Amino acid sequence: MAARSILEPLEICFSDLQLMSSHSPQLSPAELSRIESLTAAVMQALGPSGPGLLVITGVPRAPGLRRDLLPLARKIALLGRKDRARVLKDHSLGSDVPLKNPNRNVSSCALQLTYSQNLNSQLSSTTLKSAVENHYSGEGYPVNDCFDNLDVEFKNLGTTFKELGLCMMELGIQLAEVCDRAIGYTELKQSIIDGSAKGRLIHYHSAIDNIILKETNTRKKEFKRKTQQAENGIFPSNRCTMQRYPKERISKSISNLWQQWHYDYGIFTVLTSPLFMVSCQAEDCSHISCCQQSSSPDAHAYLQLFDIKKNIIYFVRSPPESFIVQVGEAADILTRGKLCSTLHSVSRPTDIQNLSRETFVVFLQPAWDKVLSSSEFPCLDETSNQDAPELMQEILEKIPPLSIRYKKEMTFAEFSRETTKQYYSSSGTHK
Ligand SMILES: O=C(O)CCC(=O)C(=O)O
Ligand SMILES: [Fe+2]
Repeated sequence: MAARSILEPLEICFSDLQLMSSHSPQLSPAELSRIESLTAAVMQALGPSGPGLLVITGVPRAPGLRRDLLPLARKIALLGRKDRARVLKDHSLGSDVPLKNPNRNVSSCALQLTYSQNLNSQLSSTTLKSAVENHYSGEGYPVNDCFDNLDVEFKNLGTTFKELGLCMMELGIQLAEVCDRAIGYTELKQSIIDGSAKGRLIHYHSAIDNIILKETNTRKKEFKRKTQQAENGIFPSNRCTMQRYPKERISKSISNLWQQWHYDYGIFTVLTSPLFMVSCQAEDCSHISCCQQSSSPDAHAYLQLFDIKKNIIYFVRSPPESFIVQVGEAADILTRGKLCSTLHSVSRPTDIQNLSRETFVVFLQPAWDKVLSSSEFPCLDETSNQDAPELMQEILEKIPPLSIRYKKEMTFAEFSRETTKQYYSSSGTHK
């Protein structure tokens, strides 16, 4: 059994990231030395002796975009099939999980992001403000979701998705510049710019979400009647009875992981700190609208890292409006082990039936035809199957180490195909 502990990752503020990634000859010697030690701390955090991630705080405009976008993840996930297809189509979003499966524990929508996209001119502060007002009323009660009004509800979905995605991409690019400079010979930044980025808005389902999902299509009429009541001013607290979902309706086979153990295989993964939501537990309420934001029940993000060498699982703690940047395996290869990816998963509090988790992730990947050449693997093979601790052995059976999946001179496309094949025994796309 691995020990468990909390990890408070290295935090750097956006203004320092900018200083580290730009040539600023005007810095005083004291400031220069502060920036140099911060750069050393970044390289330590992302390198073989660190956790393979860090946190960025103080990113301008980002908290508002995050607050607008993350609650939409749940709303999209719980729409009926037809409505969801329409919303996704209207905003040119796709999905990379089988949304037809009502027992799924993750829903996501995804979009390819291009660095040249620049939406700053398209989004005024007025449009952003109106998006906030659509989600919650002044008293803190959620406003009812009338899905006849999908256009209003999801009006800014596409633009907010892209704007936050591009902002997160920029964070990854600036961090890549810091690493390139510190290492001296790498081309992480250029590989990201020449590569592709995928934005993924993720809703991790609560157990009750899955009941709602099954009922959404069959109960549409009843649901409309209830949202009509809500429009007439009957708010959740006096609309719901205290009759809870009968225990037998809640799935007993819930996994204690919202996402399985894996390594990311791009260059960097940039994530928002997750948002937690608790829905009403009454069986007869208008469930979708009856939901409030909540802090994490255990004061951590439920993102967990496995430190194989120490046999410790760390729960990552990150301030609510910060971003996490994680190293992916392509960065291990491109930097010949100066940066190191860490095995991670998303754990799930199985005892809380009405808790969901929302997050937005941007995967920064090299171009598909980029040749990943490295013959040195300082990060790899520290643990062989035989001497690995028990949990690690179990994981390694499903997730072979990088040295097995990567062959010298592979292109990124070949590497990701091999990884997906070995993770899932198929050639479908990972995530
Ligand atoms: O949701 C999270 O915090 C982590 C997600 C993740 O690891 C992934 O999508 O690769
Ligand atoms: Fe991941």
